[in-house]
Amino acid sequence: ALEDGLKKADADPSVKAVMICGENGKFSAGADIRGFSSPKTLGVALGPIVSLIESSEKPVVAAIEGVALGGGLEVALGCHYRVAHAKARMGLPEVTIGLLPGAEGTQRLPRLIGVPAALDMITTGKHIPATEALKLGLVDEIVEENTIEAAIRLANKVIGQPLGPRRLSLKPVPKLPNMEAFLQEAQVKVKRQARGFLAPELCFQAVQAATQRPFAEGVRRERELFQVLLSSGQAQALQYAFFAERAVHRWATPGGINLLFIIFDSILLLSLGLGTMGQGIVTSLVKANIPVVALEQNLEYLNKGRKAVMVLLEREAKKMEGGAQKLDFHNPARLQFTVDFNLLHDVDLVIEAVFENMALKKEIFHKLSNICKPGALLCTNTSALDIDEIASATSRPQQVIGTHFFSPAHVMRLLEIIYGRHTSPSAIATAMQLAKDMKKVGVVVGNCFGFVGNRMMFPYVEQAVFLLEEGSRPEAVDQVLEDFGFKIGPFRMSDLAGLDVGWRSRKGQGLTGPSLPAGSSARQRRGQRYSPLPDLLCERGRFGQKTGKGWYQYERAGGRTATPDPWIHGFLSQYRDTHRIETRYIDQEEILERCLFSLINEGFAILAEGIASGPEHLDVIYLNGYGWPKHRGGPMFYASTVGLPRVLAKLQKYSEAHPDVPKLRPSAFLKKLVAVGNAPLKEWMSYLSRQSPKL
Ligand SMILES: CC/C=C\C/C=C/C(=O)SCCNC(=O)CCNC(=O)[C@H](O)C(C)(C)COP(=O)(O)OP(=O)(O)OC[C@H]1O[C@@H](n2cnc3c(N)ncnc32)[C@H](O)[C@@H]1OP(=O)(O)O
Repeated sequence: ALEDGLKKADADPSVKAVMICGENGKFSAGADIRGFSSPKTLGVALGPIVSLIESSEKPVVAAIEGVALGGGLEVALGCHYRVAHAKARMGLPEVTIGLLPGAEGTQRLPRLIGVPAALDMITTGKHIPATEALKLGLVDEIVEENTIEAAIRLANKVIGQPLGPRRLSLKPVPKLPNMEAFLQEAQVKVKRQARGFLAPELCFQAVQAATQRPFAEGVRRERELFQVLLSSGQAQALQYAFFAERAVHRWATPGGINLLFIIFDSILLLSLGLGTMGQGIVTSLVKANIPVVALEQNLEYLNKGRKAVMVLLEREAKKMEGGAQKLDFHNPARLQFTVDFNLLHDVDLVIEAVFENMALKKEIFHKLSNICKPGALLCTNTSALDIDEIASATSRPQQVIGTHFFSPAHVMRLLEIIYGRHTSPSAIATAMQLAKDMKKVGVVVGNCFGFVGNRMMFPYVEQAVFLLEEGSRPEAVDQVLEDFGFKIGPFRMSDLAGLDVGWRSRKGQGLTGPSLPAGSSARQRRGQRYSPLPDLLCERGRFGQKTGKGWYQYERAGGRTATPDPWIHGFLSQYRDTHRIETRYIDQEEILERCLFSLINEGFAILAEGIASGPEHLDVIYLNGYGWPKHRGGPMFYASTVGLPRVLAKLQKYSEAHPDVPKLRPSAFLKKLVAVGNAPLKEWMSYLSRQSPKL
């Protein structure tokens, strides 16, 4: 239609200029992402249409409202002038779906705004506000009111002016005094951050081509690189992730009825507990412009918490400088700190964020139930505790819900929303709306120990530790998983989070510590294999980064640079001698498969139990909360690319070798999916007799 319209306008002598706009206040979100996997639309090339716009003999002005993203922005780059609404956003986010701007954008953008800014936009995919676009020279004008009228005004003004200087393909790429050195440094940075993710590196190469070749040759290179990405498999994984994230917003009650989210403009929100999690939660709420009251049990803790929150908010405010939104946190109507429980009377929603202790949480919920107004929603920030048990301490279990934030809570996007046996649909809807307002990805899951994320993490970490018992080293295991694409492997992660966290939980479960029955075997618990290694480290005060020693050694307590520790190597070999374990060489394949396939196996068990309503939910949780590499699409998507028969065969093999490890025993659901012929991921749930029984 665009091509036809342009040809018509060019042929009509009464047309003096052309204005291109979008419908309903939005310029364009770019190509239909589903089209990249559809053979019907694959042949459609946008680049020649952008060239056609640029070569028009009549001035073409883009009127950008809402968003101009991907192919949408590339269309605007073909126009001779660009007028944007002040609230518009622009970007080339193709890299985030595993591609590069394939409609000549990698060649035009550097010619317009220079290589450093173009490279930044293209390799990160970030959206920039109109104000920044104006500063960069990406748009010619921004307006507060009618963008289309402003664009028509500009079009009328430029009729008859020469178009040559406005055609980006004819412009040289602005020179830098040190282009070679700049590009070399930029490439190293892109590679370091990409960790196996192809698109940023190929985006870089396309921009580099713009600096080295004439426009037409640069375009040819862009097309070649685009094709490589399109067939890489990584693009499919990222596009799956794009739609999976949107799919988890749609959830249903047992009757299958979708609910509208309750919209609240202004709620008073109370965060209880100002430890690390509480501080991050308060910061997120303030960023979301939600009035918040932060409560602590005494003045000492309150003042400590207030100081930490203020530091975080100052930092966030700095990041937001120059943007449209300002952080309003010095206003007591927006943020208050108190030790006065009476303020609980008026709050609409409470997020309790005290440490993980069932007795303490129950005591607090009993108090909340007595003090809070009848409609108030009571949320508990927990990573594993039973929501039903916490709700049982209240007289309103329908209004009790789990909100599992991830640390640091003002940074991490994931929010696991856990409903209990009595949680009402409107409580779920409100929690989902809260996640959206906080710009987080809310995923509704059922109530079980560890919920979804941590429950799948337990077997992964368990395997990592078993591998140490059998002969591996922390740095070897971490390396394999970091090469796979995780930001940090399980041992670096455990040192970062603090080994004492798991130790406390295991003591609570009676797996170690004083409540462990006398005479328990060192490496067996309740008839299953158990590794006491993490407990032994904790007993020696090795809690990870905070104590300067854990699975690695650090430059000092609180240091962040992990170095392999000869003490750990000696300790491990002594441990193997004590327990008569023969040290063996463990290859990368076994490390990867045992860690990942045990995690995936738990995912199938979770689906079969109805704890999550689809594999997309598990994948979104892992992509947004556990550092799973985005270009691998999440654990369940990854399993589908490996092939379920292979996952099953490997689990069977490892399970036979380790019969005392139940988490390696293939789940019945995985076996079923293989038996029915390796069903594609989107059909998995149809093979369960009871679909999403709990949602
Ligand atoms: C042949 C041409 C060759 C190459 C050149 C072109 C390449 C490209 O253009 S690639 C696409 C680049 N564009 C994007 O990556 C934009 C992706 N979309 C977004 O970032 C956001 O959706 C948004 C900022 C545009 C809007 O955000 P928000 O208001 O929060 O709404 P949702 O994200 O929930 O989206 C609403 C609805 O629209 C669907 N959708 C959005 N963008 C696309 C798209 N580009 N293709 C297909 N569908 C899209 C989204 O899935 C939601 O629908 P569902 O809820 O049904 O999933």
